[in-house]
Amino acid sequence: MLEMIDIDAGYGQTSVLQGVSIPSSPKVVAVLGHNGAGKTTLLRAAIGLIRPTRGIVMFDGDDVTHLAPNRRVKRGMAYVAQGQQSFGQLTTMENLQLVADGRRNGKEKVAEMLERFPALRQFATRKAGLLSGGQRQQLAIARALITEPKLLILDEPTEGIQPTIVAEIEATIIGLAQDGLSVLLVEQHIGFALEAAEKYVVLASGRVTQSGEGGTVAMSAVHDAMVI
Ligand SMILES: Nc1ncnc2c1ncn2[C@@H]1O[C@H](COP(=O)(O)OP(=O)(O)OP(=O)(O)O)[C@@H](O)[C@H]1O
Repeated sequence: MLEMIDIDAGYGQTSVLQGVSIPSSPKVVAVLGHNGAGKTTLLRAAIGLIRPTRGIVMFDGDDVTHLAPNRRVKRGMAYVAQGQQSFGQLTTMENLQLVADGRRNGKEKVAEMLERFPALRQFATRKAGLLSGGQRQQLAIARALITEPKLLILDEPTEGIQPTIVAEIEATIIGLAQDGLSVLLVEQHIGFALEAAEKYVVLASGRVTQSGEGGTVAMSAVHDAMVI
């Protein structure tokens, strides 16, 4: 699946990531770290929105380091940015159809998403801007899934979502991984991230300070690694 090897990346003259490697996993890889550690920058390098100045991005056995984001999406990567992005003036259904239009099995995929996410079915005709944070996050994930990705890249999917809904989003992510989707997950809820992840990486100030197998590590050790 996705593997990132020795990545340096940043913005103009500002260097953010230094020598960051992310291991490959057919299941969930979690990236943990405090605000500003470089997690979003890493995801943007994974999908191709920023070009690393050093290192290699491998996907499905191919070097995709120099591929544009749309070419990576065609190969099976999907990216859900922070902030539950969708078109607020369009309804839930229209947001889904916009992605599905022109796809061979678009109609089936929309129906599948309404099946998988009951809240989206319930609010199919509601404007996306009027959905709750949790519902908007589900819509953003559903839109990504319509493209039938092999890898879903999620940036803080539970951020700003009320605690009762966080569990739903978490269950969705674990369910997707169980169905065979690979997930690269940036997450603030360390407990959940470690439970869901087969592998995890801790970033601090743009460097990897710890990595290992999820589920086997003490949360306190991860907390310690988040501070340099
Ligand atoms: N467009 C940009 N131009 C310049 N610097 C940026 C830009 N975006 C982010 N940075 C800087 O890069 C560093 C890492 O930011 P990044 O968003 O990757 O961190 P993060 O771990 O995702 O944090 P958060 O949890 O707050 O989103 C920060 O110092 C940030 O100020």
